[in-house]
Amino acid sequence: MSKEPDRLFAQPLPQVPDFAFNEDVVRVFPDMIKRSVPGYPTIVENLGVLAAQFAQPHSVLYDLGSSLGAVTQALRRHVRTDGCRVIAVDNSAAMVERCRQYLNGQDSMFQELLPVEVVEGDILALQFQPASVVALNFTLQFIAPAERLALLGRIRQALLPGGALILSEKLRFNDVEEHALLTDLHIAFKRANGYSELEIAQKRSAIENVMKPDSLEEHRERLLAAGFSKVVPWFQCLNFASLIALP
Ligand SMILES: Nc1ncnc2c1ncn2[C@@H]1O[C@H](C[S@+](CC[C@H]([NH3+])C(=O)[O-])CC(=O)[O-])[C@@H](O)[C@H]1O
Ligand SMILES: O=C(O)C(=O)Cc1ccccc1
Repeated sequence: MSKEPDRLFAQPLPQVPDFAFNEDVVRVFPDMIKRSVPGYPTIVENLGVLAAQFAQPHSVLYDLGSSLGAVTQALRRHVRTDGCRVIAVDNSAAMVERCRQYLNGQDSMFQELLPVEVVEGDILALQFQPASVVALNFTLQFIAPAERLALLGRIRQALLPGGALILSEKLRFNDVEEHALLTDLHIAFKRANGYSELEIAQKRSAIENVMKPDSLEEHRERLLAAGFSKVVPWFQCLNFASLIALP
């Protein structure tokens, strides 16, 4: 993994461009996501543990919005179910290229890993194969709000009995005080991880037009509307959470 530190927003920018998953972000992404998302390493590793409980023989495990393949690697470390294969999908060419390199590295270090295919494409245009595990790890928040329900409906239709969707997201909160408190604590988390006030402010304006978090209640209602039968939060750290949705 690249160890390059994230300094993308360290210098004052005359105008902060909208955040994009380009080559600059790819170079610093492992550092950026670990220092920005409280609980990220715990979520990724345990996503593998959870997936092993839901994986069905001879089915597909999807990693949607795979970035550098951290979830795919966790799936391959934990899932031992017969005949499973992983399909990782991302629409950033820069992410996909580096993801393939990292997965080749994992292949050369371990034997008997699940086969994996990395697809460069839009998850909104994907023809889903029957799947037992679908991971949306901090990806739905980057999908246009109007497209979210239909995407979840297509995922629900592809899910096999016994399978699960695992959905991790940044949350917003309907209660104004709760929202303010957890936002402040998230900023304190970033500060404690070495980000300056300028970096925090510029990153915030870079993501505000492209990343639209929902509340836990909105997630739950939309998942039920998409046909899921049960929604179980399994992790929350500050304003970041992960849910299990059962078909
Ligand atoms: N329509 C789309 N189709 C495909 N990919 C998309 C789309 N929109 C955004 N992406 C991709 O979704 C990823 C979101 S990052 C996921 C982290 C990863 N899951 C991780 O566990 O490390 C989240 C974050 O950076 O906060 C990026 O790689 C985008 O290119
Ligand atoms: O940095 C933030 O404030 C976030 O909400 C998380 C994040 C992490 C990586 C890319 C974009 C957003």
